[in-house]
Amino acid sequence: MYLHGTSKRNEHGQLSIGGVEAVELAKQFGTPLYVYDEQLLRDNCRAYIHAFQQSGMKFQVTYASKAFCTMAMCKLVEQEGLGLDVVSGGELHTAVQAGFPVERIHFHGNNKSLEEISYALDIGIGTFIVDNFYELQVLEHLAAEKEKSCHVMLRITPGVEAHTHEYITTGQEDSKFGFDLGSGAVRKAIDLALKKDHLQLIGLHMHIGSQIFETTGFQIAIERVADVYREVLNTHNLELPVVNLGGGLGIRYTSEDTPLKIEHFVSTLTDVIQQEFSARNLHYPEIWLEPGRSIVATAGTTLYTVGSRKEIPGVRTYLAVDGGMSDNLRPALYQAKYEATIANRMNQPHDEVVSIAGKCCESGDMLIWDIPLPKTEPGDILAVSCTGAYHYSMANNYNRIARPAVVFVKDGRGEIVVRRESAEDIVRCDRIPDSLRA
Ligand SMILES: Cc1ncc(COP(=O)(O)O)c(C=O)c1O
Ligand SMILES: N[C@@H](CCCC[NH3+])C(=O)O
Repeated sequence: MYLHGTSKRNEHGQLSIGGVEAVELAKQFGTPLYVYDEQLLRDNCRAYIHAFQQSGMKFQVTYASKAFCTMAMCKLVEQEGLGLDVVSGGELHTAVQAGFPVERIHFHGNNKSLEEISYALDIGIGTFIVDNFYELQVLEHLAAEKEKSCHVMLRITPGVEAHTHEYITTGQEDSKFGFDLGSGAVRKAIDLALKKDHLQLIGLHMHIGSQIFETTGFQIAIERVADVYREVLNTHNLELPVVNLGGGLGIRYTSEDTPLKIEHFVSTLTDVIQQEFSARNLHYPEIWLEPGRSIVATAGTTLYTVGSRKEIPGVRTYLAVDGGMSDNLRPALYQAKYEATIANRMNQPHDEVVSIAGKCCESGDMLIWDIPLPKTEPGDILAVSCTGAYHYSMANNYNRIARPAVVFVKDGRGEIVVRRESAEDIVRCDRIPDSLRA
């Protein structure tokens, strides 16, 4: 298993993260357990900030909280000086509860409810990323009613398909998100937005996909966006001050993945912006970026306890762990691949090929197929790396399995940031109706 950040194999052949042995974390907090390397979270935030500072361009890095949204993460992001992107009232509430400065929060979503929009206006949220004509109308109406004004960006689909899994591409025109460029919806939305008294249009937003390994898609999308900025200047005598390029930078889950370094990714984007905007005699806009996965994915490791084993001679050996698709949906959703190790046997030869099964009642509940591991026994601790993005945030209670705890580790110490759900939590919202009590 490739070791990211502070993860290492120590002198006892044990996996340690943030200076704490994984088996100790498992003992102290139980399994399954989401472990986050706090230093690596911070280093990833800093890499983005540093890369932009090097470019000399105006920028805002906004962490896409959908990747991993907890109060602790919001706090850390605030401390590192990033903004925060939220897509629901729940993420917004988490940020507000963590004391995140509202003016640095950007509100996304293709179907924000009236209550969500109202709440966001009341607290004075930084920017609304408006997704469709209905939202444009509702937002203007509610802002007028409240006698407030707000910054808006329009989310556009620039017609660029990122090279990634088809279910997580969002930049192509046949998408539920945003105003599409090809049909003229973008121009129409800009004209409309500029007529709204309570909305201040500051720019366009795009997001062409996730887990992207190259910048060609961004290059093409930026060219198209720059054309629109030029048109807006021609027709409205207005230079939109900001461009939001979304998130999408990929990470290394396994040796098959070839991610770009954050520094390289940012410097390529800033170069392309400079080139395309100056070619059209436009001032450089402020660049906003919304990384999610590339900030949190490699900082997360999930620890499981190994339980039952099923050997099918000549076919395969299944090794079952105490979690599964309830804490990691990505293999079932995207056929995502992972690396893993036995945290308490790292020095032993990895000479047995096994497949890691979850405990959910679903044949597709497989975490990893055919991975070489040391010979295991029940009670061993399996560590799966790169589980920091879209794992906790997509965790669920299938089979009424309680969601795992989340700990941050740093300098030899682990601390709970989300406690493990209890059996009580599982039935918390249940009620036996009066009609069944008779
Ligand atoms: C609008 C938007 N911004 C940012 C992100 C974060 O993307 P990633 O986690 O790939 O950086 C997403 C998710 O794909 C998104 O939909
Ligand atoms: N949830 C996806 C990414 C979705 C990106 C959100 N727009 C994943 O795990 O890879």
